[in-house]
Amino acid sequence: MLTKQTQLAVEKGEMLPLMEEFYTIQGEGFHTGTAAYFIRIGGCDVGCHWCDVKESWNAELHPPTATDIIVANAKKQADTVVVTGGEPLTWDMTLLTQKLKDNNLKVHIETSGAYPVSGKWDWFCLSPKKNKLPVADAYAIADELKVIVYNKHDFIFAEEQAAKVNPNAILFLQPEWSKKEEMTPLIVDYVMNNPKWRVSLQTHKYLNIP
Ligand SMILES: C[S@@+](CC[C@H](N)C(=O)[O-])C[C@H]1O[C@@H](n2cnc3c(N)ncnc32)[C@H](O)[C@@H]1O
Ligand SMILES: Nc1nc2[nH]cc(C(=O)O)c2c(=O)[nH]1
Ligand code: SF4
Ligand SMILES: [Mg+2]
Repeated sequence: MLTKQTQLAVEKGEMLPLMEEFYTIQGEGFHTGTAAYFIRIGGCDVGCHWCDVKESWNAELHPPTATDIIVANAKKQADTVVVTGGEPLTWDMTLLTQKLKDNNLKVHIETSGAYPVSGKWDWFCLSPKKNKLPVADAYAIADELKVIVYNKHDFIFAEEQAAKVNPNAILFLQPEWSKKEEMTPLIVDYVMNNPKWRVSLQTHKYLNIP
């Protein structure tokens, strides 16, 4: 059980349930191949059955950590930070993003967009999920739309989401990891027939890096 004081600090975003932080190469989407410091915040109740970080879901397993400490670690390492989870927008991201920016870091997010948008983002990667659709603000500010393809119906879902996102968002289809042998060829065909889309692969998994 958290003390009342810690609970309050988490509510204000002064502390966040930190699962892990690591310096690596962004493996997915528009910034693939570029160095970035990842901050993985615990807590998610979107419930994707194929989620590759289910250990992140229960926030209580991840220690509330002062945003000041998270920022101090990040600035030693990199000039770009990717905030992910879990679902980072479960929490108030205002303070974390403000402090990262005060330290001249570029701040990116990986999000399902299922919860209200907080924080200021230099790059907003929206990866919508069928079981909890994004809020309107998330569609409006997305720089990139990254739809995970687990089965053929996901191409229809992808087009529905593309119709809702702002017209400047860059569109990606990414194979769900366990279905990649089956889905990647379909994605390749789809992108050649519908060139407004691009292919995104989880390249960090091929590189055996975090
Ligand atoms: C683990 S999620 C965390 C951030 C946020 N909850 C979200 O879903 O966007 C990070 C990224 O990995 C993607 N992802 C999760 N599991 C995956 C899987 N099995 N195969 C491919 N992409 C996956 C998500 O769609 C998201 O773009
Ligand atoms: N290298 C690397 N790139 C990533 N891009 C998005 C990730 C995520 O889990 O949010 C991720 C990740 O876990 N590792
Ligand atoms: S929203 Fe993201 S973290 Fe949550 S279950 Fe889905 S893929 Fe996993
Ligand atoms: Mg990942």
